[in-house]
Parts: sequence; structure tokens; C-alpha cells
Amino acid sequence: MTFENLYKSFKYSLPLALVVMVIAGHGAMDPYLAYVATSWVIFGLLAMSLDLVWGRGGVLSLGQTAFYGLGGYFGAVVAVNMAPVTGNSLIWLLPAGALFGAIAAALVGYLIFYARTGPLQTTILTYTFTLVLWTLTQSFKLTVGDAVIGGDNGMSNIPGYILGFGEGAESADPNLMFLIVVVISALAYLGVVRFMDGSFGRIIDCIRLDEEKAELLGYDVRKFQLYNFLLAGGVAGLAGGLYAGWANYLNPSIFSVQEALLVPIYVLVGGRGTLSGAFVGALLIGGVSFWLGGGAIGGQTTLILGITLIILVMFLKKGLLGALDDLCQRFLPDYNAAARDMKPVEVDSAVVSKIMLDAEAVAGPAKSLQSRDLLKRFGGVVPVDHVSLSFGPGTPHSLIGPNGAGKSSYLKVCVGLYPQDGGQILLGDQDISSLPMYERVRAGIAVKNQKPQVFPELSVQENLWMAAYSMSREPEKAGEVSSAILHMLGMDKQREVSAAVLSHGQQQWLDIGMVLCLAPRVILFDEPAAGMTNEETRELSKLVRLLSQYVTIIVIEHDMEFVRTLDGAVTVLHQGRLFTQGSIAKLRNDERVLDIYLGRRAHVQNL
Ligand SMILES: Nc1ncnc2c1ncn2[C@@H]1O[C@H](COP(=O)(O)OP(=O)(O)OP(=O)(O)O)[C@@H](O)[C@H]1O
Repeated sequence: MTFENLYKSFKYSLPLALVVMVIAGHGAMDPYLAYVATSWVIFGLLAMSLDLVWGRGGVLSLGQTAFYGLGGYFGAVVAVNMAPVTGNSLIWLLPAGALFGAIAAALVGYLIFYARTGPLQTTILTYTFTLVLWTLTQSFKLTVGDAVIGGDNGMSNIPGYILGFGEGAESADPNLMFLIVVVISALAYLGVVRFMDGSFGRIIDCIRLDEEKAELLGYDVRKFQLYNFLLAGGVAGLAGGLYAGWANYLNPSIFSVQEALLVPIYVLVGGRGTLSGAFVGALLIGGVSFWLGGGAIGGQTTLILGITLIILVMFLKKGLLGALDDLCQRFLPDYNAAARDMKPVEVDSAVVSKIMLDAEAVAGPAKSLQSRDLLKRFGGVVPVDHVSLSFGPGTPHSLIGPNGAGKSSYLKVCVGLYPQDGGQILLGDQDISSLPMYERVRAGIAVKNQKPQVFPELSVQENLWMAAYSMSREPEKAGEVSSAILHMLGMDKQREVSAAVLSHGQQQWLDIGMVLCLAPRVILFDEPAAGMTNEETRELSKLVRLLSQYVTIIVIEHDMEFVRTLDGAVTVLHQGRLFTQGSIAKLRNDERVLDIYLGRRAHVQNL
């Protein structure tokens, strides 16, 4: 077995080995230590829920303790009433806790993601939610059957971990409690890691890296963010259920500021985005506090712990597991070295034709794009001023005009990046004006923005796969499509290369490849030749001409030589309005067109 294979299996094998060790050593721990260590593992599980939304999803939620507390309270209410009937308490505490945590997260997540609050507002909102619960629970008194929620006095008499059923039911001792929590946490961890290793996790990673691009690939970003939040809420609720049974008592302090702020610290210390780091952080901080609390330093625990944490977070920015990962990377093969051998892209007509015919078989024939009286305003600026245009397949369409003419805005309104203020957009016969961006993409319109938008942490192959998967939702099909495009780009040998190390021009090609993976029926390119060499620009022109035989293609360009080689229809925009249309040969002799470029004559001298 190579070190690489071993490294890839670490996230499964190491936790499993630890669980086996705990099972083997069961009963050997000092009962008090076992009791306290159980809480550290529970905090690890809670921290993992935050790592899901923060480390993987990119959203810092300070509401995880809220879902944890709510899961704990709800699980406890159910267990207090049901455990006397069945004996077993865990079958009530845990599912009820997880369910309530997930429901609460779904409600909060819906508000956050569908109201499109920014990252900072999300953090503040989730924090406020926790504080509101803290305040409310202090005076909240309720009796549900045998369960009494006593406001500030908390809720007592919560059954511990009772195993077995009926007469055979028995309470677990501290060592067994520790074992139960370790096994349940390990199962939750392995389930989450397995799930996040699949397509869902990859989509969440893409959303974290570039939310706009993920939506431009046709992913319903809000929905995925909400599902991830819900999953994390479920994990936090599960941890809450475990905590309620461990402590036999709950009070409003579970929603306190201190509790809420400790969770991100566990994640940072262990390593954000690693999932297992959450446990490392919680165990380390729990262990160090325990040791300091019992040792000679006594009262200075918080101070020393605080200083240690600041030093750790400052010098190990990726946390302990992140640093360990960096170390392991040194012993892995350097796939990025292949980036140096990359040959310039050569467009092969036969290969492109095959790809386009395959796409047509799946996505249907080319569609036209029409705008009717399209309007976009930014305050007093009107970049798209009642524009009515129609584009179809057969020839490339170039959109030109001086800086600020509204070209990019027009494309962005068409794809839904900017909401329109009036008018209609038709894709074929379908009115897409009110569709969200991801649905427009799924309907067949794809855009490549001016700057290359690739996911830097993903490999070349993964970037293409993410685009292809968005359309087919079948991993194998996505693999086939992405491999064909990879081959078309001449990047077979660079499939494992990280997109981050590609040159600007190579990233442009990769981005173009991602657009083609979507099997679009209309393609919008915003300055695709920017940053490309002359040779690459020539190949790009060839590609655009080929593509126009199969789909509708609109290209914004300042490079008039490129527009000339496209030899297609040209539309001139000026001050947000349609100025004129025609062939490049006709526009070359149009004095009015030269006039609107005044001050930028250098760019149009070829006209
Ligand atoms: N998000 C935005 N917010 C406010 N104003 C905007 C926004 N996007 C574009 N504009 C304004 O709309 C006008 C048209 O800009 P746009 O980028 O569409 O023009 P363009 O023809 O693509 O220009 P360029 O060739 O320089 O890229 C400009 O005045 C610009 O400042």
C-alpha cells in the first residue's frame, strides 16, 4: 500500500482505530475521567456540526448551540415521558434530539438562505437567535406530561443512558457512557464524512469557493445550503440529546454566549473543514482545561487556556489537523507538476463536432435567445435601456461597444445574474424572465464571465465534472462528458492538476470547458480571449465558429481582430441601447460607429 492510499484512508481508518481502542480498553478508565471525557466527545460532535456549515459550507453559524440546546430539551421531554414505559432512554433522547435540532435548523436556515443575508448578517442572526433562546428559556416554564421545564431552575430528572428494554433495562456506568458516546459519535462522523465525500459534499465545497459560479453551473445554491444547515442542525440536536442524558439536567446556560463561542474555537484548533478536527479541538481543550483545573495552576485556567489558544490559532492557521495535512502533502506525488507540460490548446473540429452532437442528443436542438424591451437600472445609470434583440444559431454573434455601453450588463440580465427591471427574455419559446439563475442555466443558457471562474481547490477534472454533473446528476455520465471535454482541451495529462496553479489563459480554457459540459443551447461569452496568447485566440475563434453551427453563441469582445476572424453578425451597443447591427465589413465603414468609440480609436482601428 502506498503512502497516498494510506493518506486517503486516514479519515476513515484513524477514527475507526480509535473506536476499536476504546472498545478494547473498556472499563479501564477512571470513572470520573470517563464521565468528564464523555462530555468532551459530545462537544466534539457539536463542533462537527459547526464544521459542516462553516468549514465546508463557508457560513459561520453561532447558532449551533441553539440547535444543540433545543435538541437536548426536546429529547429530554420525550425521554422523561417515554423511558418509564419502554425502559430504554436512548431510543427517545437521540432521535427526538436530532429531529428537533434539524427542524429548528431548517426554519432558521430557510430565513437566512432565502432572505439572502450576507455572511456577516448570517453570523449575527444565528448568534441573536441563540441569545433570544437564552433569554426566553430563563422565564419559560412548561409541564409536558412528567417533564417539567422550570425556566431558570432548568429541567431535572432527565433519564441517563438506559440500555435494554422493560425489566432488563439498566443504566450505564461512566465507562459504558463513554463507550456509547464514542460509538455514536464515530457512527455520526463516519456517516457525515461518507456523505460529504459524495456529490453533495462536492457541491457544498463549490458553493463555499464561489457561490455565483455554483449557481452558474445550474445548482440551486439556496437549497443545498439549506440541506447542509439542516444536516448540521440534526447533528447538533443529536449531541444535545446525548448531553441531556449525560448531565441528567438542562438549564438555559446551554444557550449562553460562552457556550456559543467555544464551539468555533474547537473547530479552529482542530482544523476547519476537516470534520475530525472538531473532535480533536474539543478533546484537546477539554483535556487541557481538566488538567490545568486539577493541577497547581488552578484559578488561572481560563487565562492560560486563552493564551494557548491564541498562539495556536495564530501559528497554526489551519489548526492541528490542517498542519498535519500540510506535512503529509509533502510526501504525496506532486500532481501539479504536470501543469508545466501543458501544451497550447488545439481545437480539433472532429472532436468538437462529436461533443456537440452528443450534447444535442441529450439537450435537444439549439435555441434562440430574444430580449424584448429589456430594461436594467442601477439608480440613475441605465446599462440596458429597452433593448430588443434576437440571436440564433448558424453564425457567431459579437456584441461590441465602448466601455460602459452595457454589454456585460446585458449578458448578466439575460442569465439572471442581475434581476431585470422590465421587459422579457425568451429562450426558444420559453419566457425565462422570472426564472432564477440556476433554472435559466438548466433550461439551456450558459455564461462565461470576463474573469475565469474556476474552483481553485478542485482539480481540472473535478471542475469539469462538477459542471457535467449539474446537468446529468449521474456520476458516470458526468465522468464521460467531463473526460470528453478534458480531451478536447488537451488536458488529459493535467486532469489531477489543481485549477489554482493554471495560468490565466489556461483557466479561461477550463472555464470554457465547464460551459461546454453544461450542454448549453445558448452560450454567452464575455471577453473570452482576455489573457490569451495570439495562438490561443486563433484557436478560440475557430472553436466559437464551430460551436455556432450547433448552438446560439454571443461573444462580447473589445479585440476587433478577434471579432473580424469570427466573421459573424455584429451588434453595437451604446449607452445601454442598440446602436446598430451588421457585418464587420459594413461596420468598418460606418463613421458613426467610429465616433462612439472616440477616445478609444486604438481599439477600433481595424474596423
Ligand atoms: N453592479 C453594478 N452596480 C452599479 N452599476 C453597474 C453595475 N454593473 C454595471 N454598472 C454600470 O452599468 C454601466 C454599463 O456597464 P457594463 O459593465 O455593462 O458595460 P460594458 O459595455 O460591459 O463595459 P466594459 O466594456 O468596460 O466591460 C456602467 O456605467 C457601469 O458602471
